Amino acid sequence: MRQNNRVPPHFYATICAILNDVLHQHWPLDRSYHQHFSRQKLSAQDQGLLVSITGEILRRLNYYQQLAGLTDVGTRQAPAALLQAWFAAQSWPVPRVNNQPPAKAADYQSRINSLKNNAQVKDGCPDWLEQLGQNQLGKRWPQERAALSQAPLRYIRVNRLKGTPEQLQKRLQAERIQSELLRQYPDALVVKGDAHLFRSACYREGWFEQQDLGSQQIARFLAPSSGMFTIDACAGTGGKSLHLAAMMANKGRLISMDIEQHKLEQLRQRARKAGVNNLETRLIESSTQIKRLKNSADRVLLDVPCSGLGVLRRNPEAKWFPQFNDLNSLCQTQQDILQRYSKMAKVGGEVVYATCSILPQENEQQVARFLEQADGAFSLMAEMIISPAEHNSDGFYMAKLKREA
Ligand SMILES: C[S@@+](CC[C@H](N)C(=O)[O-])C[C@H]1O[C@@H](n2cnc3c(N)ncnc32)[C@H](O)[C@@H]1O
Repeated sequence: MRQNNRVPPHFYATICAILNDVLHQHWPLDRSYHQHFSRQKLSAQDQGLLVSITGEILRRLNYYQQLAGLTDVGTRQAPAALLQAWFAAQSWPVPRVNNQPPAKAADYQSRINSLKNNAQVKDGCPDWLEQLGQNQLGKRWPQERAALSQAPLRYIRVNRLKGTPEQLQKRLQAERIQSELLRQYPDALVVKGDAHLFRSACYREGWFEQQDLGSQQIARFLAPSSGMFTIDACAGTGGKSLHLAAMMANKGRLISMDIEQHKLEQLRQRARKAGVNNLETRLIESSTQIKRLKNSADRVLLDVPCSGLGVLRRNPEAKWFPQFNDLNSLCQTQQDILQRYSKMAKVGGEVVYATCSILPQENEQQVARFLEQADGAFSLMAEMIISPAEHNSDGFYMAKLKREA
């Protein structure tokens, strides 16, 4: 048996508190990290260790729940029991946590043995998702399910308004942050180790954003040139808008729209830090705003609200507390946005429909339905599926459509 020499006992309380935030308060995991990490002065390695243990437990919650012999993860004792099950799964001695004694070593072992061949549980997949994945992806599902249970890599996107990827890499190195350039992804770097990225001067000065590889493909797929009129119609806090502005080299006009004001406020702050000055935000309060922009844009991005099932590595809590109630009504919203907002493109203009989902129902089936109803007014130029299993990234879908009439 290996020794548990990596997890100091004074971390147990923080791990349990993070699990408690997510399982009992239903907080997003990121919010909990932010809350705990901004209160404590932790080294990058310690923070990395806390992220890796809590992320792992939440990505495979049903596995650790069964190892712990828990019928309910909603109880006060559950976080400690889940952490103990995690120790058992490492084949490490299982400590008392929060004064709670562990189960018998033989009990853990027999549960580990009985789950050995249960791929669904070992991949941390709840029944509803297993059914949905099988129905929608068929034979492709087991490999996607396994890929979605992996820890996410730390990808960042260089802000080309500030410098090149090579310059960013050098600046990061000067702050003792190691990274690698990814030749086939021109704006991306992968960060090595647990370095405190967000405390770096580069980050404060807007040299990069944390953004998954797959997500970085979306603005590139829309490919606006400088001087164009571009609309990011579901801009949220601006992940893609900032990338679009950099691709446009701050020249031309970029309108970032959303139905939520607080997101647009965050977007404005991020844009200021990134040195973006060709962007204006617009809150969508009624369909009039969309109608006023009819036939006007060279490029329109529709990064629509979706199930988020492509980004479960990053947001594992969504497996246990899905962000959507009814997939059919979500698809209806997506189709409505696609049909109404695509008219903001002028004839000859291009529209990208994108989701962070791996479900055909939200992706290629939506585009096929749209094209059928468009009756020749739009044509499909290209489609791209970014599969977690094939690309070792989050999962995304994008379709590029041309306005023909
Ligand atoms: C997938 S998120 C966008 C993420 C964002 N593009 C980014 O890169 O950070 C979808 C966004 O659509 C917005 N939304 C939902 N319904 C909408 C609607 N009818 N019109 C415009 N935006 C909408 C949501 O508020 C959310 O911010």
